[in-house]
Amino acid sequence: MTQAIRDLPRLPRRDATGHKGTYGKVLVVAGSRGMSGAAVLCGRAALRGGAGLVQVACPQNVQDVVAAAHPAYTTHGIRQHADGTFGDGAAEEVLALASAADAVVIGPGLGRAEPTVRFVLRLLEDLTAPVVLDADGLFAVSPFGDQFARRTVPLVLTPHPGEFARLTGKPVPATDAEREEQATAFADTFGGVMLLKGAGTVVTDGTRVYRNATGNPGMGTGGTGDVLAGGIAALIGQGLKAFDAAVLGAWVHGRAGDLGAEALGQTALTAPDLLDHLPAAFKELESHW
Ligand SMILES: NC(=O)C1=CN([C@@H]2O[C@H](COP(=O)(O)OP(=O)(O)OC[C@H]3O[C@@H](n4cnc5c(N)ncnc54)[C@H](OP(=O)(O)O)[C@@H]3O)[C@@H](O)[C@H]2O)[C@@H](O)CC1
Ligand SMILES: Nc1ncnc2c1ncn2[C@@H]1O[C@H](COP(=O)(O)OP(=O)(O)O)[C@@H](O)[C@H]1O
Ligand SMILES: [Mg+2]
Repeated sequence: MTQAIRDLPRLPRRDATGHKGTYGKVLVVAGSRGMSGAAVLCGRAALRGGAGLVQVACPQNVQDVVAAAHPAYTTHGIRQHADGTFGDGAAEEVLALASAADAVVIGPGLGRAEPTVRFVLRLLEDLTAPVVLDADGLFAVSPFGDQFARRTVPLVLTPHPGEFARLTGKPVPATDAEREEQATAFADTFGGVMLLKGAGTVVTDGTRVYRNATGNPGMGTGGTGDVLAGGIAALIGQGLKAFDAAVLGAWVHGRAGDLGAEALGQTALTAPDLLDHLPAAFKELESHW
């Protein structure tokens, strides 16, 4: 364990005179009617990940629900379609919020209707902060595969194997070697960071490859990926480069899952339990400050 932590990117030490402005502002763009939980989990994870400020932008109709789920992030009810997804003109509202962000998560619980796809693509066109693209955000760019426009802003893609298969247009990689090879080739071509989730999560920027050893099958439960995305964005907000944030985020997320499973068993583990065990996982990293 100690050796493994020494090999990881360093969690930035919190400066004695630091304040919430020092530790990064994370904007989470997530949720829709029926999937407000995804926005909550992601926003709460960004807070647990150490972000100085977290803003959750969600469709208006879920704003109160999201706000009630945690007192420490702010919420922004964005204009919506009748079905409770981000609406026409929503991208402009979100871009205005994002102008002050240090990292942006796009995707958990957005839905996959055509207007939502356009909303995501519009955001990606104009955002200037680093982006963690997850879940339905990945769905929106899937038709472009690894030709998805290379932009100057750092981009971290966090697909599970099914989402990765949708991105590549190939079957789900069958072996560890295939996972690693396909993830690396994809990252190399699209010019960002690929974090391919699952047992033995792979993180690669096309050159460097990290295989994560923390985590367990108890984490195969809805919402654990939303927690990962928020955590990575928080680490970017604290100054880590995209690749390092993805590596450290994968490690600490899996470690929280392992600590959660030690306490609760694998069967009953749920995504909020990861949030509850992130503090202990981060304390292990802090012990190496
Ligand atoms: N509380 C909330 O609000 C929550 C909301 N959530 C939101 O739900 C939305 C849908 O997200 P999702 O990931 O459920 O998409 P989904 O279309 O089922 O997957 C795509 C395909 O991939 C496959 N597949 C999946 N995993 C695989 C694996 N390990 N290895 C191999 N294959 C795998 C799977 O195939 P299957 O095995 O099911 O046939 C399926 O065909 C999204 O917005 C998300 O944020 C969730 O975050 C939960 C909590
Ligand atoms: N068998 C496993 N071993 C380790 N980690 C796992 C395992 N199964 C799932 N996970 C982790 O759980 C998370 C699931 O993410 P995802 O499929 O996006 O869930 P959701 O969309 O429901 O939030 C990923 O971080 C993945 O690596
Ligand atoms: Mg997911």
